[in-house]
Amino acid sequence: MTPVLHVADVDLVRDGRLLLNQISLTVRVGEHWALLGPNGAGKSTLLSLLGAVTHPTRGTVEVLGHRLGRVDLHELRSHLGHVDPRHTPLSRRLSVRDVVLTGATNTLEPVPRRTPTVDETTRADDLIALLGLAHRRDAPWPTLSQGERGRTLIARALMPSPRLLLLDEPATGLDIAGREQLIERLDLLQSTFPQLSSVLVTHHLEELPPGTDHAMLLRDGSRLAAGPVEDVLTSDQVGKCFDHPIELTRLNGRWTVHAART
Ligand SMILES: Nc1ncnc2c1ncn2[C@@H]1O[C@H](COP(=O)(O)OP(=O)(O)OP(=O)(O)O)[C@@H](O)[C@H]1O
Repeated sequence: MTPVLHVADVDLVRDGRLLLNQISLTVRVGEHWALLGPNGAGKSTLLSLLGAVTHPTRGTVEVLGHRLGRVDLHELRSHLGHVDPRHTPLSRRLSVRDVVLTGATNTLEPVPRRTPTVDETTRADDLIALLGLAHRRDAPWPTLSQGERGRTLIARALMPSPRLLLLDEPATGLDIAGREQLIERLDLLQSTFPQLSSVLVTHHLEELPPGTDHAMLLRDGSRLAAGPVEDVLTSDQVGKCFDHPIELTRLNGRWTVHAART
């Protein structure tokens, strides 16, 4: 089966700086990847390649079987769910449901004079319920908590039934309850849509859903390790990635990190 993502020997240069250095990665159907690394490691830059936002300088990137450079990026992006909780340029007082429905048209605002179909409305309501927001369905965007906004944007990203969900630090700024609700819903998504693959960017292993099965460690634009979590998320490798001795433990599927005692 064609991989969902296939990245081979990719370099990315911006303003004369090598931001990604010989990156290779293959994500297969149903896999859930964590992309980890310290500030400035290149995680968001790599995610912008995986999300068909930018082209590589060298090497090849295939997204859903389409090679970047040979395909209309805008069209390709309409088949991806890319969630960046920091970018929500939603100007009007849209409700949760309105925002989720904009995922059907891949627009930031509802398309004027276009009424959503019954199927779209039903799917929006199903996704809103799946993300635990049924009680907030008609709440206006400005009144939502950060966690509710993040989950609304995930529901929005799922409207076109994407095969790939890209999540850029989805738990940033959430309190413990917000983070745990997010993780619970991501877990539910993974079991509800077994064909869905995902890549989640974070600095914090505590934020990884238990269904995370693969990980890539990035540092200074280079790949330190990539593969099944059992092989990659070890105290030694994660410590090297963040340049600090740590102890990593996993309990009930969740990871905890603390500084290694000397
Ligand atoms: N357009 C650009 N031109 C030049 N440098 C850039 C550009 N975009 C990003 N960078 C630099 O590339 C490096 C990697 O940035 P990136 O945002 O991908 O890192 P990150 O791992 O996501 O970091 P963080 O965890 O802080 O979000 C940083 O040093 C950043 O300043």
